Order: sequence, then C-alpha cells, then structure tokens
Amino acid sequence: MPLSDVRPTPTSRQSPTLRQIETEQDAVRRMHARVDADTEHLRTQLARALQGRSADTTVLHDREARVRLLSRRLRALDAAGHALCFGRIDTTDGRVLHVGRLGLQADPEDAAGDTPLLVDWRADAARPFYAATPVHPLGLRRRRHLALDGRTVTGVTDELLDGSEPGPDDVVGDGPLLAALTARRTGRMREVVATLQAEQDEIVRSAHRGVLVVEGGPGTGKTVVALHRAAYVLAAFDGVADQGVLVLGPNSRFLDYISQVLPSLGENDVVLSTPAAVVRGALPPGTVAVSPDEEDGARPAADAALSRVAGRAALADLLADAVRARQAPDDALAGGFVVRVGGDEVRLAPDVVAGVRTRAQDAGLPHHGGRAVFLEEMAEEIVDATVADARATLERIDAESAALIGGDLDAVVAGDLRRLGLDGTPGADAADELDPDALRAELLEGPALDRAVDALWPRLDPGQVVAAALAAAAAPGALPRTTEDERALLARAASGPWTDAHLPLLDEAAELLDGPPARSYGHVVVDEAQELTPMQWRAVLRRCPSRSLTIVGDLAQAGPSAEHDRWADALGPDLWRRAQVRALTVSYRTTAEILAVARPILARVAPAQAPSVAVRRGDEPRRATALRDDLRAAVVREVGAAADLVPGGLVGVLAADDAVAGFASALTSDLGADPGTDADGVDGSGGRVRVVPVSQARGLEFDAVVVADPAGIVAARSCGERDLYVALTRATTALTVVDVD
Ligand SMILES: Nc1ncnc2c1ncn2[C@@H]1O[C@H](COP(=O)(O)OP(=O)(O)OP(=O)(O)O)[C@@H](O)[C@H]1O
Repeated sequence: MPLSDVRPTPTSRQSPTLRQIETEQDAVRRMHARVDADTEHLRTQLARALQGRSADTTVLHDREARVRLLSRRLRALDAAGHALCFGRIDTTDGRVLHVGRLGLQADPEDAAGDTPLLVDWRADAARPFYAATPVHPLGLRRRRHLALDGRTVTGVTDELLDGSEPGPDDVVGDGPLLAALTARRTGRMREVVATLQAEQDEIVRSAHRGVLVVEGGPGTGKTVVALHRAAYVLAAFDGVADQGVLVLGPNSRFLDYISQVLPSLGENDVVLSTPAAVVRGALPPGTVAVSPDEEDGARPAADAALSRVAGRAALADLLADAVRARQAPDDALAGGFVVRVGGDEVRLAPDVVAGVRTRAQDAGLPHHGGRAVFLEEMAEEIVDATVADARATLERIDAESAALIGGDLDAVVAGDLRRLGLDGTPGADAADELDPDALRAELLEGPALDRAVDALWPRLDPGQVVAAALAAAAAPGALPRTTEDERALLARAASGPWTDAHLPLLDEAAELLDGPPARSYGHVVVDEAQELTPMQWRAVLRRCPSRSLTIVGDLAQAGPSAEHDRWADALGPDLWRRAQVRALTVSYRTTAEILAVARPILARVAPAQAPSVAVRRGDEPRRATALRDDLRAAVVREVGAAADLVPGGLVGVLAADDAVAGFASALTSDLGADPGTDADGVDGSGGRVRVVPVSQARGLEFDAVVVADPAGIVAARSCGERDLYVALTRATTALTVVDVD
C-alpha cells in the first residue's frame, strides 16, 4: 500500500496501521510542541543577546559567538518544520528512539526518563537506524520509517531485523527507498536523510578529518553522500561551523540542481560555487572577462585544451620561476646598484646586492612581502655604505692635510683652540654628523630608492607572471609530453585575454605575489572531482588550510581537461598522501537495463572499473534510427513517447553541445513552449523537457532521457566517449537513443 494512501480517520481504529499511525502522531505532536516552545525561547534569548552592549572586545566576541549559535539552532528548528521525524528504532530489550532532523531533549515531566524526544540523525545514537541489517541487527528488533506531511503522520513501514515474526504492532511493507527512487524528478535533488543506505551512511559519518575520496559509478549516490557529509561535518567536527564549508560543483546548472539539499537539512550557511567562480571572486574585478551566460554555455574546445595543458602541476614551478626571475636576477646586477642620496651617488657592488636578494628570498615571503624586505635591507646597505664612504673621505682629507702641514690636523686644531682659551675637543667630523637613522628614514619614505628598486625587484600583477610562465611553457622541452599544437596554444594564451582556463594560473600567481586568499574554509566538498586539473586542486587547497576535504567523483566520466585515470595521479601527492578512499557500488539512479546499455562504453573508457549493480529493474531502453535530415523530427517524436512513459516527469534531451540549439528550437515549435537550453518547456502531458548540452550533463538526472545522435556526441569532443557514457546514465526510468542512419 503506498504510504500516501494511508490517512488516519477516527472511524478505522481497528486497523493496525492506523493504530500505529496514531501512536506516532502522538509522539510527533509532542516533538512539535517542544520545537514551538524552544523556538519561542530561543527568539527571546536571541533578542536579548542582540541588545547587549559592551565596549569590551572579549564580551563582544562571546556575544557574537552566542548569537551565531542561537541563530544556527533557530534555523535548524525552522528547517525541521517539515518531516521533523522520519524514523524510529526499537531495540530487542524494548527501548525506543525516534530519529529526525535535529535532537530534542527528554521531556522533564516524561515518565520515560532521559530518553530524548528525538535524536539528531547525525548523532551516534542514530547510527543503528542506518547501519543495522538482518545480518548485523546491532541490537535492533525493528526499524520503522515514518512518512509525514507537514506535522501529520501519513504512514509507517517497518523492517524486522532480528528474525522475529511480525506482531500486531508491526506494519511490514515496502521500504521507502523504492518510493524515493521511483518518485518523479523535479529538476532539483532532494535530501535522502530518511533512506541513506548503510554503505553511504558509513562514509557520511566517517571520523576521518583529512581527505576522504569517494569513487563510484553513475548514480551510486556520490553527490548524496557528499552533501550529507557536509551537514554531518558541520555538526560533528569542532570549528568547522565557524570556518564554513565550501561545496564545489562543475557549473551553475549543477549547483542549481543540488541547491536545495543542504537548506532542507537545516544548513543554510554552506557556500556553493564552481572552482572557476571561487577563483574569479578572489581576483580584482574584471581580471577575467566572463559573463554568467558564458559560464553556463559550452566552453570552446580550445579553452578545454588549454585548461588541460596549462593545468599540469609543472606550471606551478614555471610560475614560481617567473616570479623568482624578477627578484634581482644576476644579469640585472652586473653593473651594481646606483642610487642618489642627497646630492651624492651611492653605489653597491653586485655581490652586496646579491647578498641582499638572498636574505630577502630566505625570508620566505610572497613576492611583495619579499620586496619590502629587499627594500629595507638595501636601505641598510646604503646607510652603511654612505657612512663608510664619509669616513673614508674624512680619513683621506686627514691624511692629505697631515702631509701638507706636517702633523695631525686634529691635534693642530686642538692646540689652536687651547691657545684661544677654548675647549680643546675638536668638532664632530662629517661621518659623525651623518645621522644613519635619518638617512634610513629618508630612504624608506622617499620615492628614490623605491623607484631604483623597481628596476630590480618590481611590483607585479598576476597577469604578468602568468604571461611569462605560459611563454616559458611554450618553449620546446619545457613541459614533458606536449605536442606542437599544445605549445602553440600555450604561446597564444600567453598574450591573453584571460579566460577561465587561465584562472588556476592567475590564482597561483596571486598567491606567489601576495600570499593566500583572504577567504578560506574549514571543510571543502568537491563534487564531480574528476574534472579538476592539478592546478585547480592547488587553488582548492589554498582555500582549505585544514586539508579537510570530501572529494567525490568518477574518473570514467571525466571531461576534456582531465588527464589521469588514477586518483593518485589526478589528485597529486599532497592530497593523495592524506587520502582515505571509499567506493560506492550500488546504482540507485537507474535500472539494470539502462546500465547494461552503458556497460560496453564503460569497458572502453575505464576497463579496470567494475560496473555498478543496479538496485532496480525496469523497461528495456528504446533505440530509434533517423536519417540526418529527419533527426530533429525523430527526436521530437521520441521526446513525446518518452514523456508518455513518465507522466508528469522530467525529460532530458542530451546532445552534442553544438547540436543543442537545433533540438531546442525543434522542440519549441512542437511543444509550443520554450525549452531553451536552460529553462523548462511544458509538453502536452504536463511534464517538462530540458535540452542540455552533454558537456553540462554531469551529475544531473531526469525521469526519461533521449540521447540524440550518440555518434555525434562521441565525435564532438576529445572526451566524446566519456560524454556518451554520462548521457546514457542520466535516466531514472526510461532511456531512448536516437541514432543517425
Ligand atoms: N539512499 C538513497 N535514498 C534515496 N535516494 C537515493 C539514495 N542514494 C542515492 N539516491 C538517489 O539516486 C540518484 C543518484 O544519486 P547521486 O546523484 O548522488 O549519484 P552520483 O553517484 O553522484 O551520480 P553521478 O556520478 O551521475 O553524478 C539521486 O536521485 C539520489 O537522490
């Protein structure tokens, strides 16, 4: 019986299901009463905390922390408004725990003593709800799922885990997983906290604070796991809530798809972004000219190729070299260093300046910090040289006058003064008159030294460094395994304009010049992680000083910028040595029949990867053929047929990037609505159609998918076969492939 069909009515008290629903309704009513009371109480406390005034920074700091804590709890209470409680576990010794979106303490008046009203799904006590199986029941007799509509309990289903026979209070039926998996897609991912599976839950609540890498085939729940882990980490790891969590996805279409999951788990403070947008936001505005539309549009092939070749870790060395080459290089020192101090020229020998350079570089600061050290040390050398110079001049004058007058000039002057009845101490000489502190201040504050230093250790902007590094990378032999075309690409890219492909380089250059970015996070989640190049990983790590990351991806789905087929290579040594790897093996999205269509392609793109096991069976995928001239009409027809298979559902049309516009306009004229490449179109049966370029389909899903011209998809990009693998694995229910005859 579908859960939604079960509604409690006062007249059907005999039904065991309804009796259980009423029992649970009582429990849920008590929970909501507590939520309402807590909300009221917290609001009062928050208002009071916000009013408090103080000049004491410690008090202010404490108050800020308190306001943050109260606001966080209030938001969690607010988000729990729907489906506050979704589960219950009964132990074999008769203890009962309800599991939900947040924890609620025991009722003080409750006879049940210290049993909480509700246990937060992230708490250790909730673990058996997810982990218990009939083989390992973990002390449970029964796991119960509750279905709620707002505050109303609409159904219960039980699983008996200890092998006992169902009693009068057990409502054994289909678990809610199947209902969740076959529910119509809305175009936005839902949270699955009620049905998280044991292998997923184990990853979500892993205590490993370092780098957790989760690999698995399409639809195995990698995104689900990554997002629920973000919520878990926020609650379970100290300090993370204060430092923030960043979730990275490949493009804004994907971010929109996952945007509701964390808010519906009560987490509103997580930053969702793309690797490109995060970097772009840290650079001065206008450094990279990209409109939001371009970000979502298909990326030019040249840009992807540049991302790949300029994404290699070796570029980091070339950027560092480019900066170092602008720090008083030997060839700029050949003539020494000359600066005017007052009316005089001061000259420093090349080896003196080289010594200053070494001291400045050894300070281990970014380029501009190093420049400040260089400038100060140069000022010091100039002061020393000036004092030494003045002394030498005086000594020379003394020696010359001694030769002239046949004695020590000072002694002669002292004798003359004494004869005049004056003090016999000679006046301070010129070297003593020279005030080193004043000279140093003049050098450091005036423009002359700064200008002279510019010729040796110039101020730089990231673009200058990137241009130099790319030009160096384009030289034969600079980068291993580069083709002539790639070198030409690097040479062209060196003169700008800057595009998304340059962003990781600009970010690295910005760090070399001025240090790490201002904003960093306590934990970073990277979804579709197979897309990132080594240089992009460096940009991610720059924002995650704690090195606490959850990384999920599937190398078989890698796009055009990826070069590696092992995580160890793709992630690089810094990440890999901290990584724990977990695998997900069950495909929840799609049916065994659909996976079978994709399997031969998987065997080609990732021969070492074991195919996932589908949790469901379904209809055989459809295969249609059309002449090239009829392709659009055939796709329109197949979209109609697919929509009929998933009434009210979401149909995705996936095609090579340059073919998308044609299918969108054919569907527009047929459906009388604009499916665009982004917006929804409405078909006759009330469903929706989305036309999506295959380069943007990673991570998405639809009830039905029409893959248009698979050969065209394969031919369109260097990663064409992997694109096709992605396209074939997007459907929950119905797949149609339209080949060109
Ligand atoms: N435990 C679960 N309960 C309910 N639904 C689930 C569960 N696990 C996964 N799903 C559903 O299966 C589908 C696929 O999950 P998800 O997108 O996380 O997979 P993925 O491994 O990230 O896929 P891809 O590699 O294609 O990006 C989603 O609709 C998700 O909601």
